[in-house]
Amino acid sequence: MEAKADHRRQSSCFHSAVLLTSPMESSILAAARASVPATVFSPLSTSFPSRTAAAHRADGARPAARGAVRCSAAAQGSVLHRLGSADETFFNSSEVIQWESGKSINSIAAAQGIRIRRRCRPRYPSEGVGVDRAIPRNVLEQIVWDKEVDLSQRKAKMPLQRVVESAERAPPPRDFVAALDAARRRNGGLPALIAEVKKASPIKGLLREDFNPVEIARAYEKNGAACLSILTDEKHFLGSFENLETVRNSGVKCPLLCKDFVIDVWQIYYARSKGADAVLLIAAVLPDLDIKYMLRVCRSLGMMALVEVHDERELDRMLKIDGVQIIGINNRSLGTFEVDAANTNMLLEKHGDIIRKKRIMVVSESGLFTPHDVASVQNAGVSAVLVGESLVTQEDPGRAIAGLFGKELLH
Ligand SMILES: O=P(O)(O)OC[C@@H](O)[C@@H](O)c1c[nH]c2ccccc12
Repeated sequence: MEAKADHRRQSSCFHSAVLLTSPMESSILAAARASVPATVFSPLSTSFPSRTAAAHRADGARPAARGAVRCSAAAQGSVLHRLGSADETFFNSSEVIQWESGKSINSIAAAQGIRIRRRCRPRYPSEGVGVDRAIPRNVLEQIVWDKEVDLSQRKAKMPLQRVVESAERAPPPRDFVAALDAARRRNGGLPALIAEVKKASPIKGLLREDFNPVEIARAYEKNGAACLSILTDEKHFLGSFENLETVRNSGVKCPLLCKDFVIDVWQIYYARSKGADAVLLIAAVLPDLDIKYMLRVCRSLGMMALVEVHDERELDRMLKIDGVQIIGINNRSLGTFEVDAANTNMLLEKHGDIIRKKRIMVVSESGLFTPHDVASVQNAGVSAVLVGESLVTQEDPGRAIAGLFGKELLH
């Protein structure tokens, strides 16, 4: 048993992240593995002193977790180590300890009120019974399950090490927040626009027949968008990383948000390598530990994270996490796809004070169609709006911006 476990630990650390069972585990291990110079990260160096209490505790615990902590301890001088000086605290946090104690990601997530599950694994029979294990409960869960499959295929083709190197070679990121601030100042305090390049959605289907991402992006920029959001999910939104890359190489200057369902740091490095300046992290999908770790990865790459919430519980969770700078309040539930444009106002009425105190920027996302919609979220205190459908479905998506705001935006 111990030998088998030891083998698994070594395999996961040195050869492949495929054996890892939880995305948290995989994120941490993978980043450690990707970031450690080969010389440091040789099998001979497994006897690093266990620096953290978590490592000591893990000595008698789940072997994969012990491997993870040792890998991370071994990552001194690596990207992982450069993620921040607080990694002692990070690896000692209660979530890491909980994770090390062998719980599945689904039970950890459920304890945080997250209803979206990862694919249930045979190793964790407690995750569900019968069809409930095999069938996604809603659209978002289906998307996440499909994403797991898609990601494992992408990773098999391009291991994390290569993606990290490619991200490091990418031109420097653009300042997402500065672009939003500047646009707001230019336009007398109107919320800045993050305009979405969106071809389709799971419920509405195709939004635009003649879809040319570069043309749309240029039209958005010319008509005053501060930043652009590029959907990269292929299966459900007909987006692609090629779209992101071609927009980035088209001369468009706006910072770009990679709009996808991130479940693994691989995607963040990949997005950076294709020219993204920011990524979306969805609180309904990611446990707190993933959010914290991914925020560090973003910071290490000079990227911004737009952390998306839909309800009060998610907002509460995200307000407790240090380093969250922009919160997106989605007016659409990704579970039912129902839109309630008053959602932003409702959450800001309850939590506006703490958000202002923490100087967090708020973006109202989805379902905004008219100047009245924009004025309403502006009054609630948002700094920006994220809009796709109401622009992309119009014949001239650029001109549609003036219609949405009730006036032309300065570029
Ligand atoms: O097209 P709309 O209703 O203007 O919405 C844009 C954007 O908010 C929406 O596409 C979105 C919000 N969060 C997401 C997460 C994944 C995919 C898409 C989204």
